[in-house]
Amino acid sequence: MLEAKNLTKKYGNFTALNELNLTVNPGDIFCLLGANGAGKSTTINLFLNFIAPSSGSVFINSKDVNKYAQETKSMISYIPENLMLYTNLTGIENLEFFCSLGGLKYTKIELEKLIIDAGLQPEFIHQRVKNYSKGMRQKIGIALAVARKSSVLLLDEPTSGLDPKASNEFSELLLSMKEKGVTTLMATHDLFRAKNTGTHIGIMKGGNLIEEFQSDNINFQELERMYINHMHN
Ligand SMILES: Nc1ncnc2c1ncn2[C@@H]1O[C@H](COP(=O)(O)OP(=O)(O)OP(=O)(O)O)[C@@H](O)[C@H]1O
Repeated sequence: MLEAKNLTKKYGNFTALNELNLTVNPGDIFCLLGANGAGKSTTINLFLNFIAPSSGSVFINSKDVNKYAQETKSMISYIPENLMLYTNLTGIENLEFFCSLGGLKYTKIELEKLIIDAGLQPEFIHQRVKNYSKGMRQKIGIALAVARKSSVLLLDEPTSGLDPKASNEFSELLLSMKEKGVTTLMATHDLFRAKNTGTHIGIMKGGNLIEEFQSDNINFQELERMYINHMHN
């Protein structure tokens, strides 16, 4: 579970995030929408403890990330827009390396299964990551999240630049994580994915969460209209 309580981030006099109150429950996929500069990445970075709040608090599975930095970090997997992998290592070598950093030991067969379950075509498992498309790299990220048994997934525009098929495959992976009870918070510009994959949608503007609703309670046209109205007013 993710919780933000009166969470504010200021840079000098500028408020990047203003008094955010947000709860994302296990099995929820909460999609944050908003124009460039709305505060989406700031929110994700505060949950990741990459930056410190100016005021308010952030909880991961009821633990304050500032007080329990290591413990909360171990519960999270983070997939940014461009996942950093070692391009001269193969997909499976990357997975093995990042697992070992976290003290996790898997056999080659288990690692292969994790990657195949994440949807990578088997012939790429032993190819160097420099030959991977962006969508393939994101699949290694999901395989790592599953390997780490992360209960929380933080995603910052993970599907930007992916073709529709790769985006669709990524959405399927998020839905399978949801079935496992993973808590997901995703910043995205993709209204279509937010509506179809997200269980909840929030619209941010100028550092404020100005709308929050369940995606089942709105159709795509209404969402698009609401989003455009907010962006123009
Ligand atoms: N280190 C910083 N110093 C000063 N201002 C910052 C800093 N980091 C972010 N900001 C500002 O905070 C605001 C929110 O930025 P943020 O990256 O959260 O937006 P975003 O909604 O993720 O946008 P995008 O869709 O472009 O990724 C922006 O106006 C940005 O310029």
